[in-house]
Amino acid sequence: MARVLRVARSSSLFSFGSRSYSAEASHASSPSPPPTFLRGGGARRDVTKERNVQWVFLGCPGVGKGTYASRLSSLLGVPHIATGDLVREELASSGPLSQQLKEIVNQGKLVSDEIIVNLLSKRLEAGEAKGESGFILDGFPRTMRQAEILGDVTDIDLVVNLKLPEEVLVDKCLGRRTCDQCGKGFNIAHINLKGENGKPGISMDPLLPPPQCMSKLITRADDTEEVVKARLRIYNETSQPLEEYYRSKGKLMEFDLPGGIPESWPRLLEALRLDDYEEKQSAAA
Ligand SMILES: Nc1ncnc2c1ncn2[C@@H]1O[C@H](COP(=O)(O)OP(=O)(O)O)[C@@H](O)[C@H]1O
Repeated sequence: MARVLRVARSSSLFSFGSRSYSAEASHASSPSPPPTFLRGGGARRDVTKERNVQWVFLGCPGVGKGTYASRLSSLLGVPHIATGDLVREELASSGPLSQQLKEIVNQGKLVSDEIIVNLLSKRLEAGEAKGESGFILDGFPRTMRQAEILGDVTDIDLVVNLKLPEEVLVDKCLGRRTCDQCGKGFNIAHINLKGENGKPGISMDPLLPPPQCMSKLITRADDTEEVVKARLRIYNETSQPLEEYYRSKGKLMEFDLPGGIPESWPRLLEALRLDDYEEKQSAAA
């Protein structure tokens, strides 16, 4: 994104350059047509010949947006930018925003559009200064206002909507652990949901840490059952218009995760027409 999102603090106007507007303003199981870039007679996308991807990952808390966005970002050589991480960095910084954010996040509520756009804007500016281009956004946009702001400053190529049955999501959030030292994410939950009413069952093995991380595991303060349920409720309330918005633009790709990473990753690459891209990359390595 060669341009930067800006929010006028003193008013409810978001602005970018001269433009400003009121803040009021497979398993790829898509009943709607596939996103525009995936159409075209099955021709494979040659990512190397185009500008870097500008993708968005949508999905409920616990669905695995971070895991798959991060893997794709390594594969495609673009930054994975998670607004949840930006919020947690700000919380840890004990800066002026920290206390205000803590209260919001610990209740499972959404941070204001103004704050989140400012955090993202700063992150994009810093990335640009380091020569980054393209991105995979994870956790942004979460509201229609955020989607409109994003759409006003840049083109999004694809929006991947990851899905898992609701019953699995709470357990996955409660099983999340991060190594305080290396920063890697793990999950200690054993998921085994039986198939019912024609819906397939789903099982996921835990993603356990190596021995050296075992004693350094931390749990996010907002991954308690009560807060996770609040986040899921808020997500479900706000996500539908966002999905509709991107569906109507032909950019939404729905993806029902078939299981854990070993089953889901190859299927996701296939759905994204990136399965041979990964092979080419490893052959070139
Ligand atoms: N785009 C956003 N808009 C508003 N609040 C956000 C946004 N992204 C992250 N947050 C805040 O940060 C918290 C953690 O975000 P995230 O790590 O994405 O969690 P989740 O597991 O709920 O998807 C959210 O509960 C919310 O308070």
